[in-house]
Amino acid sequence: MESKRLAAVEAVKEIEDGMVVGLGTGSTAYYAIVEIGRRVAEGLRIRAVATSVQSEELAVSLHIPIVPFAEIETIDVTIDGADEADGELHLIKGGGGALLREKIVAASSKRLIIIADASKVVERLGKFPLPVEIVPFAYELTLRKLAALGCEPVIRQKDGGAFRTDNGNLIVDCHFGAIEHVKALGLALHGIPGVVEHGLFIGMADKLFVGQEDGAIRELAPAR
Ligand SMILES: O=C(CO)[C@H](O)[C@H](O)COP(=O)(O)O
Repeated sequence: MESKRLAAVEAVKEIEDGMVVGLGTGSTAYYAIVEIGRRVAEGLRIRAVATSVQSEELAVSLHIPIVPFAEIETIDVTIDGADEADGELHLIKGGGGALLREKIVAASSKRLIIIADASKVVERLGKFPLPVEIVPFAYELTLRKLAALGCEPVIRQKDGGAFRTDNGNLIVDCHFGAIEHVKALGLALHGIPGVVEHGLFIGMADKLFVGQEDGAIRELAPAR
């Protein structure tokens, strides 16, 4: 979609020679990786790490140099998509099932730039079911604990079976409706054994580029 591509191209302008770049996952991040590939072909010199097997494969096909995590100290900037972003740039991520790797990479990034179309900007998070990555062991018990937090948990399916993440885990899509206290919910989710990570990215994003239908780009920053 054009508005996703516009936001992606704008974000990639922030990448400079010598940077270590985190590559996000999803249909919006796809455009960012393609644009990075275009700039690398033009001579941009960067090293990159990817948040999913899919994004890594795309990057390799575009000759973007992917380096092992052991070879980097820190990540200068990560460009990634989101499923929802509120006014403080708290996010829901994980619609593509890559939230764990995305959060690990975002947490080691000096800057996290989010790219999205206008449909992702919301007043309050939670209309999009919150993805939670859980281990398969005793998942029935973990589901009960998730439901006790006030959601309807649904195990994500794909091709007639349970969806598996790049880490071999399950994704539970938790239908909360409007989430009133994002920080408290994040803490409660981390308190459940069996939960590996959740898709609330609280206070992590530094900038949001929103591609508008009319071709304009809105830039939002959190009020911190
Ligand atoms: O968090 C993600 C993947 O885990 C994606 O960034 C999120 O789902 C947005 O995807 P898209 O750009 O395809 O709408």
